[in-house]
Amino acid sequence: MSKQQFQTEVSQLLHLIVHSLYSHPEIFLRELISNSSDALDKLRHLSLTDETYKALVGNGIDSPRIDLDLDEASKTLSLSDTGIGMSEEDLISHLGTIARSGTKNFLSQLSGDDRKDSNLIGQFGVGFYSVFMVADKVEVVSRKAREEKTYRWISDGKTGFEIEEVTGDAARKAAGTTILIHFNDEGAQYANGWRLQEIVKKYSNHIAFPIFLTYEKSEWDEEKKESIKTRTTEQVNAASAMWRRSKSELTDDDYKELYKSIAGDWEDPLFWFHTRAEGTLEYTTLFYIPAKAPLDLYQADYKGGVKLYVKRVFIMDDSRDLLPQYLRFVRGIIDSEDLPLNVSREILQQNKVLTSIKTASVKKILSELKTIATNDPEKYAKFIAEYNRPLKEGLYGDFANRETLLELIRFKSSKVAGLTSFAEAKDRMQPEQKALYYITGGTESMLRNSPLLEIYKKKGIEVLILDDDVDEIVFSTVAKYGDIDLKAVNKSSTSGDLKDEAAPEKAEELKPLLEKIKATLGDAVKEVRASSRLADSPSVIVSDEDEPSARMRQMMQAMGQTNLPELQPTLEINPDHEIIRKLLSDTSNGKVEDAAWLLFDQALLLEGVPLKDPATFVQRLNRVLNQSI
Ligand SMILES: Nc1ncnc2c1ncn2[C@@H]1O[C@H](COP(=O)(O)OP(=O)(O)OP(=O)(O)O)[C@@H](O)[C@H]1O
Repeated sequence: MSKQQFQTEVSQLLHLIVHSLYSHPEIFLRELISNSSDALDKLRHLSLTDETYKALVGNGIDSPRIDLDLDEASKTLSLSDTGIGMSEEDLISHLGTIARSGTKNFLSQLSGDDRKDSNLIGQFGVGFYSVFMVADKVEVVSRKAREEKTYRWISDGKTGFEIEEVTGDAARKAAGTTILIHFNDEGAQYANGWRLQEIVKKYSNHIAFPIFLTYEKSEWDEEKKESIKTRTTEQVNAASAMWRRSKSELTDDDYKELYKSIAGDWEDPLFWFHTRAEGTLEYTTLFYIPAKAPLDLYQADYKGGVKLYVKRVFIMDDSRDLLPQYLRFVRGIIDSEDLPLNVSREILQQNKVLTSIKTASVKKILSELKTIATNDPEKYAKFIAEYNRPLKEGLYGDFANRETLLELIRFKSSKVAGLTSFAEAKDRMQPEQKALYYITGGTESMLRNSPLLEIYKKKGIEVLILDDDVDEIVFSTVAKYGDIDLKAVNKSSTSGDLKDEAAPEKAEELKPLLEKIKATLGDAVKEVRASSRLADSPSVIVSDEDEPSARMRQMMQAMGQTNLPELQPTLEINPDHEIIRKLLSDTSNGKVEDAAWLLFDQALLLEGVPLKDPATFVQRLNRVLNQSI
């Protein structure tokens, strides 16, 4: 028998599960049943697509089921499935290490506060290890499909596990897994037939496979006037594909229960959309929006949660082909009547039936969201707090639904508190306002205080504050909302909208000073020109239409892009500012040089660009300060 230590992360997770989740220990059963259900799904699918698995039919594949066997006296419960099973390597890697980066990410977010952490862990789904809340010893006996050997994995859930081959009568006759749980004091309450039935019905009623429970059933014997115990095996769950029933037969609790069992979440979903399509294509979809965005939503290896079924048979659960990437937070089920059962992943990508289902599903999800936004703004706000950003990602991927997405996304604004929509901003437009304006490229407070907003504030024009790091990339590809132009205020061309009548004269007047400033700054700037967009600040930098903003460049650099050309912004000068008026009155004096650099450096600082030479900046500032005192 070989003894192995748990990976450090496993020990950490185990400790946490046992100490933070004590308020819901019963979920261990849901987790184990859902693992068995996944294992049955996997084997069933392989047996439909792969000849070598087909040969196994008769070994339990054709009658998939999950069996619970309770021994009240010894306080043990066994849970068996006829699923895909695990090899020796599988047992070591699946039940001894944590492979998913989502789990590691989750562990790194823990705060040490039990209450908060148990909320986090609830969103995450704890899986197999949750059994150690109720057990002081767990034995997993498993044989992988198409393999001969059976292995037993034993652990007390503390430091490590032991693994050995089992032979003779103890070896499994067919593929599958049996988990033998030795209940601890906390778990002793589950060594009870009624209690187990109650938990299965509560969490796993709609699992697609039948769950049987064998236990000592007590029945009242009228003749003997006593309760008689008989060992009985009964099916405990409904095992119906709930999503195939009509909406009118289902209660909210049915929907919530199915969600929790497929998504491994404790919290109720925010909302769900259940649709049955009949006609050229026949299919059912049931989509859920989780109350909280999954913690690993932005990780490259994030796995979506939509399962594909064909005629109630599970096919796969990687949503990359089922819904577009930006809707990866949606959980649920697509069940089609028209796809072949042995459809492979490669075929799916170009399958017309699936493409139509996918297109219709996206439209359905987005239109349902739009309805909620209109009818229940409070609920919609909860949705937006979690999913505004993925919707924005949709803007540059999903052109077909761009119009709807533009209605769904929300923004901060220079004019109203909270979040607002393009439609609302459009309603607030001033009569002379030529476009809808926004500012990107910084934190909320940087953007709100940007000199670029001064003139808009003065004119009472609203500017949307887009402070999400994806905003600049996303919105640079969106030119219009309906027939209204969308414009970034930090792009050089936008100031054309704000031209004041006196601008040409002012520019003319400023010319000698501008030339002097440009001569001083040299190649550090592309151009120096008079601004019509400043009110209180003397200077600002802007970038050309097709250039990334200063902040965007920083992000690109941080992401490892090294071949970016030097930043060469355009410096705009406020012709009406007192400092500029004073400089104008005497361009010959030596102050212009210091002033030129200070005007440029302060504009960079306000854009969040670090100065290349802070020491010279400070010397210059002190020199000017000294002269003014
Ligand atoms: N009954 C089983 N049959 C076959 N494989 C299993 C079984 N139970 C667990 N496994 C394997 O062990 C892995 C780890 O299970 P665990 O429950 O910890 O996480 P998970 O199911 O992958 O994710 P989560 O439960 O967090 O959604 C599974 O992915 C699966 O490969």
